[in-house]
Amino acid sequence: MSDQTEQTRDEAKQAEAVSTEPRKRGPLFSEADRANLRWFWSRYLRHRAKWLVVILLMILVQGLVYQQFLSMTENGLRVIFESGAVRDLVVVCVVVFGLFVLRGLMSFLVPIVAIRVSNAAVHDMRSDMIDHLMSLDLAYFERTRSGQILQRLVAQTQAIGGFVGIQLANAVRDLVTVVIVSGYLIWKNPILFGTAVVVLPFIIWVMNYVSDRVKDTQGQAEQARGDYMNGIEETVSGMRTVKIASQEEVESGRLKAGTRHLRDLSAKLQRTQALVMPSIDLSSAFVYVLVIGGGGYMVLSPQFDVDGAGIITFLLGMVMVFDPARLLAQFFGQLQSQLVILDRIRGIYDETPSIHDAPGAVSEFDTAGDIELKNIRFSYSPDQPLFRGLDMTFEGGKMSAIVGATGSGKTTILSLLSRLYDVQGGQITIGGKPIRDLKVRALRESFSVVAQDIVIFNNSIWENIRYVKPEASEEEVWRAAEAAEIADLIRARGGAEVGPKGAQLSGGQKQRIAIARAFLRDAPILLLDEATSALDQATEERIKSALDRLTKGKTTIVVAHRLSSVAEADRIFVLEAGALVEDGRHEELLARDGLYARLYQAQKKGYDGR
Ligand SMILES: Nc1ncnc2c1ncn2[C@@H]1O[C@H](COP(=O)(O)OP(=O)(O)OP(=O)(O)O)[C@@H](O)[C@H]1O
Repeated sequence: MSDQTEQTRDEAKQAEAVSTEPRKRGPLFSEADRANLRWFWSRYLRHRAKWLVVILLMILVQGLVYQQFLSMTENGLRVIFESGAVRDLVVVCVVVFGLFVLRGLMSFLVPIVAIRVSNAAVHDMRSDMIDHLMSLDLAYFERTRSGQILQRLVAQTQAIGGFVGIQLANAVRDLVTVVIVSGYLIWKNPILFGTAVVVLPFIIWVMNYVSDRVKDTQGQAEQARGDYMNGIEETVSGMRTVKIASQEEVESGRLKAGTRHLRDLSAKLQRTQALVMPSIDLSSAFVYVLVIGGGGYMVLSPQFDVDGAGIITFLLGMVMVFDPARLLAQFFGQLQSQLVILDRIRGIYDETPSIHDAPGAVSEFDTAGDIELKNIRFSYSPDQPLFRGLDMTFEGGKMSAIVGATGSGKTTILSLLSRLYDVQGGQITIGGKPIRDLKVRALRESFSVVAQDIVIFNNSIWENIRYVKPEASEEEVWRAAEAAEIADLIRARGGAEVGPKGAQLSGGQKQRIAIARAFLRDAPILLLDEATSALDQATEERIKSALDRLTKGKTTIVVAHRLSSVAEADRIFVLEAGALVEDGRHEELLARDGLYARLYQAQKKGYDGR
């Protein structure tokens, strides 16, 4: 394997490790948190700034209402204490009521606009993630559990959306209230306000403590939720095996252990976040006592120009500061959780595709030319090399076959041809053109593939066939279905869905759908990996004659265990543990009396029952 590729793979592995583990932890806002927030802002919020300004203005109005309320209350109290003019008192009451109606209106409008903005951000975030996922290499999906992907696309984006919508708007409102009311109180009585600030270090200490704990627990909870979702997915899709092996209890025990773990982590998170409120309450109690004591002293002492109305209003102001301050502190605890989630979401972008169009890649190439593998080196994992310098030529327009024991690398060769993986050394060319210099889409469009692991979607058989060529006419689909001997089943089932992963179909029916897809696609190169292994002999015979017509004149590569089915191939390649041990026509290989001949004799014995 080339150093460069090895490095790329290692980097990819690291990226995966990074994206499933908590990346970096730090109290309050670490550098990573700030980077994530900047990323989120620039990608999903900045272009919605005008709506954010609207929200901010409405929130400012809410804050100003409180400040005006305080000012009016102080005036009202003075009217009562001093002038005693009832008309002035009525005016104060009417204005105060009006102010709160205005605040109420803003409280109605802010969430509506905020939710609109956040829903749009969630939608954009999901769309981006879907696009990014689609661009990633197959290898990523083979090593990443689907639960983790689901978790990011569904739950985590939703959590972030909800948070930036309503909770963030509320937090800004609370912050604005705290700032405006505090400003007013500082202006009114800076000495008294200054004494209240003594509680700040205590609050900051609590926040730090909580931040650290919450991030830690939230990281574990996200991991546990991903594991749990993955467990459900595995159990549900593997229910046939679960039932046959009578493992229902084991599986339910495993899933229940998952939910217990989630419950415990959630309780731990709540416990930590719950520390915030009482510490703010304690601080506020301390401040209230200070204000009552200090303020009372100021009223009594002639050296201060402070009256009873001023102190009562100040105390009311402090209540109005602490109330949103409590909510802000609670928000802060939740924010720490969201920072962890944001980090996970962003982690998906650490993954980058390694298989993509090279600069200057072209779409045109001789699809009928020879397919050459020159000195191919490849391994799925660095410690287990599969191909250590493989040379092969599949002649254009002819039928070649690859045979060999299970695990010898037959399917991998087909995957390398269509660049599901890239070779780590050597070169593959089609018609003399290196496949790395071709547009990936153009390359893949030149193949019709009947793979070993057939993927059937929960749709009708008809739609499953049409999947490989959505623009195909009705007649074309029927023709392909007839050739693959699946048309009768389509007629019998109509448009009925075939169950998740085609669960309502037999293995042979699935295989016939895959063959019908190959007929419909009718690409110039055919890759048939155990294409007829699940069919009974009579059906296989019938399909075979149709397949012969399909493959005529096309470059065809067949992988098969049943050697009798490849006897007619123009050339047969025999693989053993990733190495080409012999090749030639059926008769030549038999005459050579090597591995092929031994395999053939063994199979013949088996069939003859001797
Ligand atoms: N996606 C993968 N990730 C890691 N290892 C893999 C992957 N696919 C295959 N392998 C390994 O690579 C080797 C070759 O597998 P491959 O599927 O090419 O064999 P094969 O000759 O087609 O086998 P079979 O006849 O059983 O289909 C095997 O040892 C297998 O375990």
